[in-house]
Amino acid sequence: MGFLQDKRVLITGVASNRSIAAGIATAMHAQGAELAFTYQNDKLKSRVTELASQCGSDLVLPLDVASDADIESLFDVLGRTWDGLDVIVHSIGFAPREQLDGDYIDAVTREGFAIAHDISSYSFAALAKAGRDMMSGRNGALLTLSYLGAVRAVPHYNVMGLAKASLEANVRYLAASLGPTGTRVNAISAGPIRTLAASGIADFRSMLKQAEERTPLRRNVTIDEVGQAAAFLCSDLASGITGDVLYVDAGYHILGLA
Ligand SMILES: NC(=O)c1ccc[n+]([C@@H]2O[C@H](COP(=O)([O-])OP(=O)(O)OC[C@H]3O[C@@H](n4cnc5c(N)ncnc54)[C@H](O)[C@@H]3O)[C@@H](O)[C@H]2O)c1
Ligand SMILES: Cc1c(CN(C)C(=O)CCc2cnc3c(c2)CCC(=O)N3)oc2ccccc12
Repeated sequence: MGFLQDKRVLITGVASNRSIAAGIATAMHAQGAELAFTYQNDKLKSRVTELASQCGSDLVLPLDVASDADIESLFDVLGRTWDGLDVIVHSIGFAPREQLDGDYIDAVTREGFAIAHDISSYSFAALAKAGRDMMSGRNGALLTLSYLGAVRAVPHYNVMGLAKASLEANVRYLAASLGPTGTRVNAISAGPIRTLAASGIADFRSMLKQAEERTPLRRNVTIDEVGQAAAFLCSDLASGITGDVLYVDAGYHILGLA
């Protein structure tokens, strides 16, 4: 008997077996959760289907959060398969690539700002809205992934930091709005991890190395450590926690002196 036994979980954001969402799915499956997965596009479908089968699931559905039609049809199909939903994991973040290079003021544009906030923050509220009826009264949980760049000016993270600040405010407002129906809403702020979203980021390797040398634990975190914390936050073990941002970053965020 796991501490997520028979909980029904929707996992978004798997793009590879190195995705943070893959670590979360694995950890939740190990605690007895029943999982459904979404994939952003056909290119990713086979990888997500592969991970889903490793997690005992054949519920793999398309979802591009830029499309309200996709969000609506996702929950139509899910509602025909499951009579209720306990957890939604939002592990989605995107800004146009050119936003994440160079100096913030040079990189930021109206369009880049809008896309980053739409895909990285609004989409969390959109999934909460669409899933609200299936989740109502089940003491469920919503979880999203943030980064220190939401509250510190991290070089080159640029407008993604503003979108993560919006996402963390989204966590608080959704927690206040959904709390009366028994649904909790939290975020994990993860330390840097080498995933697809991280690849192609200029000098990401040196950032990982610098973190490794400075964090209190003198190492970086893994998708499995984020997964374990996510499984806890979405379980009844965390029944008293909502509207919160839990740092899973080997302690990096507590340090001063840049
Ligand atoms: N890797 C890190 O260092 C790190 C640290 C802290 C937080 N995060 C956050 O963790 C989350 C997951 O990222 P990751 O590091 O696992 O990388 P990843 O590339 O494995 O996952 C990002 C996911 O976002 C999905 N996505 C992007 N645009 C989408 C859209 N329009 N519709 C649906 N899905 C879309 C991609 O398909 C992919 O599955 C993101 O929110 C990211 O900001 C990452
Ligand atoms: C850490 C860290 C990350 C990882 N992280 C926390 C992230 O949230 C990455 C988010 C991300 C959002 N949009 C895009 C990409 C990544 C790359 C591909 C693309 O086209 N768009 O990204 C950084 C960028 C600059 C500085 C640090 C970091």
